[in-house]
Amino acid sequence: MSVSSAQPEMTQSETSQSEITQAEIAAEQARVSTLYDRLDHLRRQAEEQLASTIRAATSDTDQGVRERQHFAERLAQRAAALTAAERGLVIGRLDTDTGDRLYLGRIGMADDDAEPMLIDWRAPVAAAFYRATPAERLGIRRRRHLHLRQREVIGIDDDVLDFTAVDGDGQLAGEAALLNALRQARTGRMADIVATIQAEQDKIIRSGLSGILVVEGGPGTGKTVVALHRAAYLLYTHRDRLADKGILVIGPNRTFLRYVEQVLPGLGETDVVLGSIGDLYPPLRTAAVDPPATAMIKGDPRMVDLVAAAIVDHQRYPEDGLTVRVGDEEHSLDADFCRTLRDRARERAAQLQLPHNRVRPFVVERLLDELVGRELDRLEKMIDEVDVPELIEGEEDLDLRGFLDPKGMRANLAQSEAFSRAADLIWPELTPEGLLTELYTDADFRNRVATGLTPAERDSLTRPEPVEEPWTISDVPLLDELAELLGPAQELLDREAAEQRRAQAQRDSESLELDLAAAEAAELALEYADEDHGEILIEGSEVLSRYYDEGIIEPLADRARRDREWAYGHVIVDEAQELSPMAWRMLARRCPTGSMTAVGDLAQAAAPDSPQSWAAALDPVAAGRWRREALTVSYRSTGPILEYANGILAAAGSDATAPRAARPDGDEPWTSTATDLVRELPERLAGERDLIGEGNVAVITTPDRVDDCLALARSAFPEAASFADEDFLEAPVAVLTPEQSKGLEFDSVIIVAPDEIRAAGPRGHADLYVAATRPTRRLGLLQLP
Ligand SMILES: Nc1ncnc2c1ncn2[C@@H]1O[C@H](COP(=O)(O)OP(=O)(O)OP(=O)(O)O)[C@@H](O)[C@H]1O
Repeated sequence: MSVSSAQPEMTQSETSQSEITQAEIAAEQARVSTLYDRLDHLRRQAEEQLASTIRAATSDTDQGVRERQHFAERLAQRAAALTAAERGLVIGRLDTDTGDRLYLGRIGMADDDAEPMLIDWRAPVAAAFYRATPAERLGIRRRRHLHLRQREVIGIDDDVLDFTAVDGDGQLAGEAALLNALRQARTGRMADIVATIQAEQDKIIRSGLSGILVVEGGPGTGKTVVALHRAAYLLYTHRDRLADKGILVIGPNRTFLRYVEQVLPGLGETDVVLGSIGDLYPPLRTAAVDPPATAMIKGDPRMVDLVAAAIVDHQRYPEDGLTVRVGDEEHSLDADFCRTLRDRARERAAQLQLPHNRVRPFVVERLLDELVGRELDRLEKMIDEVDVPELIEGEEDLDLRGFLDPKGMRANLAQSEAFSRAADLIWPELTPEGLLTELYTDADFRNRVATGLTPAERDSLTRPEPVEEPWTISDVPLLDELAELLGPAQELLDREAAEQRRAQAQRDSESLELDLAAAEAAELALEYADEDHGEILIEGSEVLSRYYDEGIIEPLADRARRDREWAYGHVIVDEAQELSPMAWRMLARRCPTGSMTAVGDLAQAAAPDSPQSWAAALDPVAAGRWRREALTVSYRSTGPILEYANGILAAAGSDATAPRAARPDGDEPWTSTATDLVRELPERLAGERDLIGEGNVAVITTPDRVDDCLALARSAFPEAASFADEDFLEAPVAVLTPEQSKGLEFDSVIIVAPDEIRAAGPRGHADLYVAATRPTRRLGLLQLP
């Protein structure tokens, strides 16, 4: 049974509102005010502690400085989390059978005697807030949602759970609060759902850390938002295991990542890197895509053998042997010698599991041994033949061997370009970029190494020259695979070592300046903290950036982002149905513990080679280590919209069905045939904007029609934006393709040329299904004659 206080925009429940008195709101206000006072106190304390830690970080040992920086970073995060908790600090209250009243919030707080005042939503006891139903009360008599506007209590929703006659089947927890949240106009940014998490979602959020958890569910079931809350939960519950490693969240593109980027900082969590597959080979960041047929081959598991073969192909030997000048003399090494050396190097690589470039020093040393040895033999022989007394009068005892300098000879030879070229003929230093370029541009090389591909498949790898942006998203897993097999090139290692020496020297000379900057930043932060007090709501991440901008603390996320080999504690993959087998392999390398959450919907998959099942996607990288959970209720779209979407699946003969709607009622989708799109689209857009009021409208159409539709939309709404525009997410009218609309949502959607979307390729119906499930309130189909 649900009871609501008098909020004009909320559903009126069947029970009389008068039961909730103003006195009760006043009592909650008193409690909430006390909790905000405590928040202010703790925040001030954290900022002061942080400021003094930073101030103290002078003239210490390296180890001491590092430890203090680490401590300062933790304190900065705590300050950020306390700041982020300002908005909607208290979520609600649980009244238990034993008479306790537990207040739940975005953050846990205790009083000076360590007595809990507010329980973090992620704490084990808070689970009952999300899971208790009248049928399964979990010791809870009443669940109360508190609605706050800034620090003021403006409403209360009560779920009375000990009302035994209520049937709990399909019960939505905190229904009034939930429906209120779902009816809100969209802002273009995903909001957190801490106050209204549903039981099936809570189970997923709190699922254990190990293995891969696959969360499947139809559009709008909360897969993305649940995955993000799971990240916050895991960082809270397994802080010891995740704190120094962080969590990687992979999304389909940058716009999507911008759409969700505020959720975790808003929950007080900053040790998270958001990126897409194109960002995982730093410093490269690419959003370029290949034609589908090429992307398919580049993502194919056969590429594993192909890239390995590309390396082996370079481990050659010159069939005529090789000749190298040492000093004044040329020495020849025959083919047998070269082949044996190459074979021994391969054996060494296999035995010691060394990447290719790490074996080059072995080859170089053996070549030097041989060449210097031969030259010494030659010189010694010459010395034996020379009659010294005859040569230099009075130096009868002189031994010319003493003038030989094998070390110097070796060093000179090692540095000579001719020697490097000779070593390259047997074991060249290779880079991932060089090797892939060769593969895409040299047909002979490709034919030698791509024996597992058909001629047409090989051709699809050809890259036209010259190229503006050489690397695509599908190249990134290949570059990464090659980087693993090759290891860093010596040149790169030397550069890195030099860089480190330079950085250390700079640190030493600048430490005084940094200390001064630190002290200033600390003072500044305290001043800000005073100003922010309650009134100005700032993001938690801003608190951190004050320190980061000064270079005093480097956030974990920044360190992780620029390190290709960073080992994350957990990886979350959104739109997981779109990942290629090669991309899965790369992600598995990023997460040695194998702890991942993959969320997706096979029915929404766009690629023709998308996996038929989760087993097909995951068994190759994690056989026996993945489990599955499902979400069944759509919180985005209304019943009539989902019914239309179901029709799309049924017409395509798909087994999948759209999820059940949390809001069964709503406007019926409209259909119209536009004989004059130039007139009709702007008119329809204006009509939708009037109907929805605050929110946003999207036009979704085929890639070919996007430009025309954008021009038409702009004729009525100059602020209309395309997917590439910076302000796309904030725009009141957006124009995009089904592919680009993945993961996003809008209050109203007009699909232009739905039949063309459906007819475009074997997965056209999936694109239409994605487009039709973007709206929260209204859907229109504008057919073209
Ligand atoms: N428990 C909840 N309370 C309030 N809002 C919710 C809840 N669960 C989901 N939502 C909202 O429903 C919408 C859809 O969620 P989300 O984008 O995570 O779904 P999805 O399953 O990832 O969808 P898609 O497959 O289409 O990308 C979001 O606006 C989200 O905030």
